[in-house]
Amino acid sequence: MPKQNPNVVILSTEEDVAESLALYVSQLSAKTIQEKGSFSVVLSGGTLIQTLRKLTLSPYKETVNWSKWLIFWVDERVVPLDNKDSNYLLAWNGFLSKVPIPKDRIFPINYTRSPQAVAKDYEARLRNLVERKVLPLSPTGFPKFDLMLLGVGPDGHVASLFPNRPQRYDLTDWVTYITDSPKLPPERITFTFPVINSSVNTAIVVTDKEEADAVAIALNPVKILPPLPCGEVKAESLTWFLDKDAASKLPINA
Ligand SMILES: O=C1O[C@H](COP(=O)(O)O)[C@@H](O)[C@H](O)[C@H]1O
Repeated sequence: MPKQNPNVVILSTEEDVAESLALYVSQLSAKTIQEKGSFSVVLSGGTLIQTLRKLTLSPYKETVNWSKWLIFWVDERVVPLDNKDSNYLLAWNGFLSKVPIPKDRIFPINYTRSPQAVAKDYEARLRNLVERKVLPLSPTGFPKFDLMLLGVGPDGHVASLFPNRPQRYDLTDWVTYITDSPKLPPERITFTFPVINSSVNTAIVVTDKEEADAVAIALNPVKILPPLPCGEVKAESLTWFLDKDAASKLPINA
């Protein structure tokens, strides 16, 4: 059941956020693997990957049970996996190549030229994992991941769900596509909100002044309409990790 109020962790520097995030993820990994034997993690692109760097170092590199992790992407650019804009390539270079997660437990997109085909294929693969009981289903019929790691753009987007695009209102698909993303590259696939909001745990990680307005709007109990996508994220346990730049427009810091 999604909780109403998120936990908000505000730390001085990006370095402190990276430390705190590594501890949070490693503890969640240990707890989840003990309870259910695996740990499904959904990655974003962007600055998040750099902020995950401490997990690839001691003590986490040696102590985390990487063999039980499953890796997915909340959004991906429709480009070949070796293209500089690929979220997979970003994650591979900055994180996945440095820890021993088995290759067959990492689920990047199957690239084809058509964003619609890529989205359909990714959703079909998720459905197959649900059928094989690798991923559980939420009571509302969407796959339930153990941890979703999200970033936020200056316009308040999460995943590739943007303020002025209809994909953010899709309540039916698991994975959809966009061909006119306001942030380049224009062709992307993205999890929809029902999937994002079925997650057990979600961390929204923001470490930049550029996103301070979006953070303040999303965390303001007085809601503007329509809300920013980042303000629509829910989870059984939702935690915002902010450095002081990202938190600089919150009322408490004003
Ligand atoms: O385009 C994207 O942007 C968001 C935010 O990125 P950031 O660099 O501002 O952290 C990212 O979360 C998403 O995965 C990516 O495709």
